[in-house]
Order: sequence, then structure tokens, then C-alpha cells
Amino acid sequence: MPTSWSDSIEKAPTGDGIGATSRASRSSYVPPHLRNRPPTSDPPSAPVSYAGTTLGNDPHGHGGLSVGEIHSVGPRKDRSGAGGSRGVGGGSGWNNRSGGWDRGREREANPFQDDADTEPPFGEQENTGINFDAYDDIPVETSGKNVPPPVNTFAEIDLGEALNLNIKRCKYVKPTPVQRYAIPISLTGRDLMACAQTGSGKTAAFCFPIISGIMKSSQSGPRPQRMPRMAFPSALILSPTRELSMQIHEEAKKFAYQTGVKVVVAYGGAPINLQLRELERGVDILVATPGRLVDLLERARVSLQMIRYLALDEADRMLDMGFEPQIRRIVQQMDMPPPGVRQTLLFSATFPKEIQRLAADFLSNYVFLAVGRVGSSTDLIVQRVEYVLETDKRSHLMDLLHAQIANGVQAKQALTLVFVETKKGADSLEHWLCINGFPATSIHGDRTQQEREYALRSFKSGKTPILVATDVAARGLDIPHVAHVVNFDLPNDIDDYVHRIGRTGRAGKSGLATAFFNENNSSLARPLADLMQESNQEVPAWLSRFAARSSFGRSSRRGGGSGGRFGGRDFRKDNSFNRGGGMDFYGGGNNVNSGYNAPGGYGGGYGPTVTSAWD
Ligand SMILES: Nc1ncnc2c1ncn2[C@@H]1O[C@H](COP(=O)(O)OP(=O)(O)OP(=O)(O)O)[C@@H](O)[C@H]1O
Repeated sequence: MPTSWSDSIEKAPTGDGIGATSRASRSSYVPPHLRNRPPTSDPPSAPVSYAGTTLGNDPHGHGGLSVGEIHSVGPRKDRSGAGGSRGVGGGSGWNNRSGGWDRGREREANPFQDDADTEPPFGEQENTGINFDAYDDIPVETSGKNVPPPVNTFAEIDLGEALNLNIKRCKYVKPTPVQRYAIPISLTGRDLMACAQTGSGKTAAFCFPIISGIMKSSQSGPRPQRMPRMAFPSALILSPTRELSMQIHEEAKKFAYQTGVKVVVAYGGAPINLQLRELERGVDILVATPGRLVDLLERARVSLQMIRYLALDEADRMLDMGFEPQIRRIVQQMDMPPPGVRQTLLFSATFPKEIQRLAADFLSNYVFLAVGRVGSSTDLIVQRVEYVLETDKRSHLMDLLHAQIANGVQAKQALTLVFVETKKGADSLEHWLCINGFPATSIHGDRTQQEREYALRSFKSGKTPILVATDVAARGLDIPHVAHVVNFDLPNDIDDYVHRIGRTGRAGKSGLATAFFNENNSSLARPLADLMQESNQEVPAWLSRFAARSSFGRSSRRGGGSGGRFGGRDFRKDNSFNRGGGMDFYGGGNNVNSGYNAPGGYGGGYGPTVTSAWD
């Protein structure tokens, strides 16, 4: 019954929390540890030397810093020291307690657009309304050796004053569960594989420790002088789509405002020359899509030899069949320091075991963290599945949209995101919606980058409150006011479904997801029914019948032998994945909180994601 969906949508929020940013240009790179010094008569481009450290130029080595040197100067030296120390305002060793990279030079653009450097009102921000109670009883599991304990407040974490101020500016009153665990773990220098539900604050969970670590280090890198045009970032954050990279960049710039840490983004489809110029001005944190990064590496315009932090957002996607070769090339075949020297942070809402196994190649002595069950959706999203024949999908969608209007939901307060399988399908549905009087736009890999960005802006602003999208918009995008996600075409993989519906119900807010199901989706019946049950949703009887029938065919990779229950599981605990040979592959403790007692884990194999619509 398509007339009441908006009843289940909580009153819509009022702002996006992401400030628009204008970019200041800079004339030269200044490493963070020198950025807060009062202006001197030194020319801005004067060569900078590390305190007692020589940098080399070996493109295949580690920049002349021995492993031990890097190890001792990076965050890992803090394993039992400052990184683990707690207290408001931080302990000793901060190099950027006041001011940013622009000190004495050009002014750093204010991403909060408040122009006062004191604590601003942030009227546009809306994070105060977040319902954290929704996360209070969430089950959390950590495993690995000597897992650092979680914190309850940001004040307990030694992040540094400038970053703490930005956290306040963002109106983040307390850390979300994934942040409570992931930030202290990362601050001690440990590698981390973290799995937490969509919209639960993973971006900040990996950005805060990276920014804080770079602020704290006096070793952040000036480029070796023999390579004046090459950029030497200290941190690399990879994500699968251009729009997600742009979003992470915007977020990271807010968090890094006036910390002295410079964040640059590089992604395909945009003019490379602009990105090259930006890189030449200096970079501490490079946010990138893999394709564009490979291009920059091949042009010898970026070196990874100074990387101390590697973060993969949507890590399971980054390591699946589509991206894995590129990621291996970047991480293993260029000049990036190996695991154990760099710190590696992997984040996603879904982490199939096969991918966990692959990911272990990139990690060293890591902590596994699962907040909620791996791959589960949040209970904040009301999920509906309706049986709709292919030929009836358009009229059914129109019924849903008419119902929305009939319920008086303002367009700006209730954006609708419609997922389809193919790029052609997206174009044609967008066209059909428009000629039928529904303001719609679309985003997919055949549109130019300009068109994609325009479409996203138009959707976010409510100008076109319906966005038809392929999976290019399925992961990571944090768009306020998405009240309804419609799976016009269901994906083939349940994890893709989890990410798609996760575009609503974010940061403690509720949302609605409607899926059109028919015989073509039989293989998804069982995992979908399991997932819905897991998230306390009503499973239609007809879907359960489909699920029972389809169990004889392709098996659910969730249910396995555990009676349909699935959970956040570190694959190292599964004997079949244990590599044996006396290696203490798992070798760690296991902590379960909040009654996290579901047995099992993934039972089935990991099928490669269908990527027809992916960019
Ligand atoms: N501690 C916090 N307090 C309030 N809001 C927060 C906090 N941390 C993050 N947020 C907000 O929550 C929203 C979701 O965060 P984010 O995009 O990082 O989620 P995510 O877990 O990465 O989601 P996805 O799995 O879809 O990528 C953002 O709007 C962010 O600003």
C-alpha cells in the first residue's frame, strides 16, 4: 500500500552540516611543525629541514628514512606513550596548538563560513538533534591483541586543541560508538579493520586520528629538494567514487581547519592540472580515487614514500574484484612504506569474509572492530519490500511519489533517491519522471563530472528532489534530508542493498527504504529476508516463501550454518581461514559488549559485485 510511507519519516532535519568551501591559493608548502611560528623574514619557499632527519630520494625505498626512523617518529612511537595518554587539551608534543598552515601567509579558507575564529553559533549546523540513544545498546565487538579501551567523550581523547575546537564547531557533542572505539585504537598506532553501520560517523573516526597524528608529529614531510614538483603526502585516504572523495575532502578540511594540516583531493573527470597545482602547494592528507592517483603516480607527481597513514573508506569495495588490482598497485607496488611501518585503517559498513582475508595482506597486528553486526542495516531505517512486476514499476513509483505529495511532505525536507541497475535505465527513468511532472535528475558513470556534480547539488538543494542513480551513489554519500530510498531495481548483492538504503536514516535519524521485488530478484530473497529480520523489520510472507525456495539455489552468504543469524565476525576466528603453520594469525583477545552474542558469521562465499552501473 503505497500511500502512507511518509508517516514513518521523522520530521526532517534542517541543515546539512557541511559548509561550502572556497579554496585559498598558496604559494608554497610549509610543513605543519613550522606553520604556527610567527612570521619570519625567511622566504616562504625556503628549504625546510627536519629536526635531525635526512630525507633521501630513493623512489623505491622509503625516502631515506629507515624503517626504524619512521617508526620512531610516527604515531607508533606513541603506542605506550602520548597516543595513549588521555586528558583535555592533550599532553605534550603538540606542534600546532594555534593557527593553521596559512599563518603568516595566505589566509586559510574558513570551511565553516563563520569568519569569527571564536566558537560560532553555527546556525546552519544540525548535529545537536542527533538521537544518540539510537546507538546506545548497539553491540560492539573488538578482537586482536591488547585492544585499547574505548572512551565516552571527546574530552578523554588527546586530539589537540585545534581539532577539538573544530569538533565543537561541527557540533559533535559526543563520539558515536564507532568513534568511541576506533579513535583510541588508532591513536595508539594500531592498524584497524572497522565495520560500522551506514551513517554512524566513520569518516570522523578515521580522519581525527590522522589529523591529530600529523599535528602531533614534527616529522611531516617537506618534499626532497631534488623533486620540487613532487608531492609527498603523509596520509592517503582512498575511496571508490569521485563524489565520495570530494565529500571526505570537505569533511577533512573542516576537521583540519587551523590545525596546520593541509588536505588535497584528486579524482577523475576533473582537470588534472588544477589538482597538480594544488598538490604543488603542499599536501599532508591526500584524498583520492584510485584511478586518478595511479595517473599522478605514473606522472611522478606524487610519491607515497612518506605515507604514515593509509585509510581505505568503503574498504570492502576497494578490495573487491573491480578495484583490487589498482589498490595492490598503489599500496604494494609503488613506494609506500609496508604494513607495520605505515598505519592502515580500513572502514566499511560491510566486510565479507573473503574480503577480510584479502585485506589482511595490507595490515599488521590489527584490531578488528564491529559496531553492530557486520553488514547489517540500521534499525533506524524502515524497510519495505513490495512485489512489483517489471512492467508495473514506473506506475508503482508514481503512486509512491503522489502519496508523498498527498501527505504534504515538503520537497526540500524529503528527498527521494531512486536506485536503478543501469546507466541507460537511469536516463530513461529520469526523462519519464520529468515528463510526468516530477522534478528529477540523475547521476551515473556516463554523465560528465560536471553533470554529476550539478545533479548532486540540485538534489541536495531540493531543486530536483528526486535523484535517479546507479550504484555510483550507493556508498558513503551523506546527503541530509534523504527521507526515502527506492530500490526500483534491486541489486544482486545484499551488501549493495545495505549501502544503498544507508543513504537514509543517518546519524540517528530515521528513514524509509522501499524495494520493488519480483522473480528477477529471487537470488536476493533469502539474504534480504535475513537482513530484514535481523533489523527487526516486518518480512512479508511472500518474501519468506521466495527465500525458502531460493535457499536451494544460491546460498545466502550471511546465514551459513548459524540458523540465519549473522554477525560481526573477525574472519581470523574462523578456522577455515586460519593459515596455520604456527602463525598466531588471530592471536588476540576478544571483547564483546552489550550482549553481543550472535553465533556464526558469514557462511557462504563472496560473490563478486556486479559492477555494470559502477563508474
Ligand atoms: N560525533 C558526532 N556527532 C554528531 N554527528 C556526527 C558525529 N560523527 C559524525 N556525525 C555526522 O553523522 C553523519 C554521518 O557520518 P558519516 O558520513 O561519517 O557516516 P559513515 O559511517 O561514514 O556512513 P557510510 O557507511 O554511509 O559511509 C555526518 O553528517 C556526520 O557529520
